[in-house]
Amino acid sequence: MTDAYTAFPADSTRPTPPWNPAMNDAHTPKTASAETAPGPAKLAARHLDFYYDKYRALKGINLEIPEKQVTALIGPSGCGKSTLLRVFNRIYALYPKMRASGEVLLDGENILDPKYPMNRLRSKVGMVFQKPVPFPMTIFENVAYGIRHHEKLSKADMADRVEQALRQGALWDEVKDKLGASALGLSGGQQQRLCIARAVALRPDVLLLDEPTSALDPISTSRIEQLVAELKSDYTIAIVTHNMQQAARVSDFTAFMYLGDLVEHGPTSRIFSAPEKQQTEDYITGRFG
Ligand SMILES: Nc1ncnc2c1ncn2[C@@H]1O[C@H](COP(=O)(O)OP(=O)(O)OP(=O)(O)O)[C@@H](O)[C@H]1O
Repeated sequence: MTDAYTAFPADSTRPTPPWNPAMNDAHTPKTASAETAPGPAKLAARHLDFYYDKYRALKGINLEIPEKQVTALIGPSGCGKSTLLRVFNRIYALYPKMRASGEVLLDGENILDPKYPMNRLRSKVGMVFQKPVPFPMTIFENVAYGIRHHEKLSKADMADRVEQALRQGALWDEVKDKLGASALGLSGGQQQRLCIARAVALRPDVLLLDEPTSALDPISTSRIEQLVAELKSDYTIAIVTHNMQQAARVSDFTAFMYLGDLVEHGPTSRIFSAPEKQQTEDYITGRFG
């Protein structure tokens, strides 16, 4: 089996990319293996176009997001990564003059169809944004709030669900003695883990993470990356990141986008060691973007 990161000999003229994990041996490089063979697609975009008024921000995207794997969306600023993520949970429907055409299939059902119930979509697809935005409420209420919208639970069951979600968000040990304190008093990294706990509390199938660590320090970033690796046994995850090292560390599949097009998509090990398209190679080797 070829190690994805040693596929090129040391004396190769290939430039040393900034994401090369050899520069950071704390992280084990992923290898192309059965582990990264695409499973069934949980989520799939088919001929997906998206418009901000007259501006076409996504151009005929076809992409399969395999179940219980991590897919990273990478590409230079403005290429449409966040737009694609937002289409995956139809957030745009809240805004006038934004429209999508084509299909986004979740378990084979088109979520862009206005008949697909928004409530169902919200409970199946959770989203975490770049900047953690806890509600100005207690830590407990931040997690319980969303659950109450979808389910009627007894006090004891709610307490269990909140604990479970905080454990999944890798935050329980730090907050179990102050569940009644304001969430706004948590550190940035803790707030982001709270937002992840809040998303998983609804037991979604899919988690969408939009640059979840870009506002965090390296220790909190590493904690979140570890958490992503843990969560993928239960959730299908799509993560937007500007950080090549992060994409290489956390994802099984990587999709490279450029100016609204999906240029290339495949196992992360291959995309980072032997991209098929010149544009992908130029981006991951830091020649642009
Ligand atoms: N609300 C909006 N109204 C109009 N155009 C928008 C809006 N949001 C994004 N765009 C445009 O759509 C394109 C894609 O933007 P998007 O935010 O998806 O890119 P991105 O790849 O996530 O960028 P970044 O990495 O900088 O976050 C850009 O040209 C952007 O200017």
